[in-house]
Amino acid sequence: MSSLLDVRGLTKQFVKDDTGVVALRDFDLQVEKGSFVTVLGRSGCGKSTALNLLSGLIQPTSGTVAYRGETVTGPRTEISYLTQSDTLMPWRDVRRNIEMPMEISGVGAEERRGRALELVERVGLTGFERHYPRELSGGMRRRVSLARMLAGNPETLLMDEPFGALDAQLRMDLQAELLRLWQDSGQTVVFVTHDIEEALLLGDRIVVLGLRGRCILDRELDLARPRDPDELRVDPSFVALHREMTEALRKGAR
Ligand SMILES: Nc1ncnc2c1ncn2[C@@H]1O[C@H](COP(=O)(O)OP(=O)(O)OP(=O)(O)O)[C@@H](O)[C@H]1O
Repeated sequence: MSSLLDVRGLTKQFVKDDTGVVALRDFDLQVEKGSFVTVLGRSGCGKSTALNLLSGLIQPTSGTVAYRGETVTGPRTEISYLTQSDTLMPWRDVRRNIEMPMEISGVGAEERRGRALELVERVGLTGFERHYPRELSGGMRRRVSLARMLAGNPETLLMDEPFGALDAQLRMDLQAELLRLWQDSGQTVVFVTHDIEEALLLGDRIVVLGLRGRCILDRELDLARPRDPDELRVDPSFVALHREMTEALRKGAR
């Protein structure tokens, strides 16, 4: 059976001041339906470029991205992408930003509102429903973007360091919330991070990238779920994996 997301030989070259910059070279990735894949890599290794290509937001210089066997030539409704940059609508308040994907898919006003308020609570923003993006901190805007993504109930979620700007406690809360929502949902997640612990805590599988998206390691994680971060940190298999990932990242930098 073919993979839900099938990426082959993806290369992206940007041109900067008449010079070619290769952000990604010959990147391959196959993602099975319902899986949670974490992509781990150091800053500048091409993670965002890879997600931009997977989402259809930009086109590759060469190589292909196929979703359900169809070549991706632009954004698709089944795939929701949480980018690193802020894409909230400045003229809509928190609730109405979160309602947006439901509006597009024709969900009735009352149901939309109820579901949006539930998500506001889940991301810890109760009391801020009527705030506009400019009235929120960066971390709060990030949480609104996450809630908006979840509101669309997409088949596939592409997430680019969604919790990077959050404080440690909030990050842990939202990681747990994301896992809770994902579990049994059948949704497929590709989650980019530079944080080893986060990658191990969340993923079924971890892909470690080196320079220009070179795959250093691709490994299934046999850590039981649900995963308690405090227990996991002292679990010998987690400690061994952490060491293996640290070494892989070090190797990838060369
Ligand atoms: N539009 C662009 N034009 C020119 N170069 C680019 C462009 N976008 C990305 N690059 C270059 O491609 C490389 C990979 O960038 P990318 O943003 O994909 O890395 P990243 O792994 O997501 O980094 P970070 O973790 O810091 O966000 C970098 O060297 C970057 O300078």
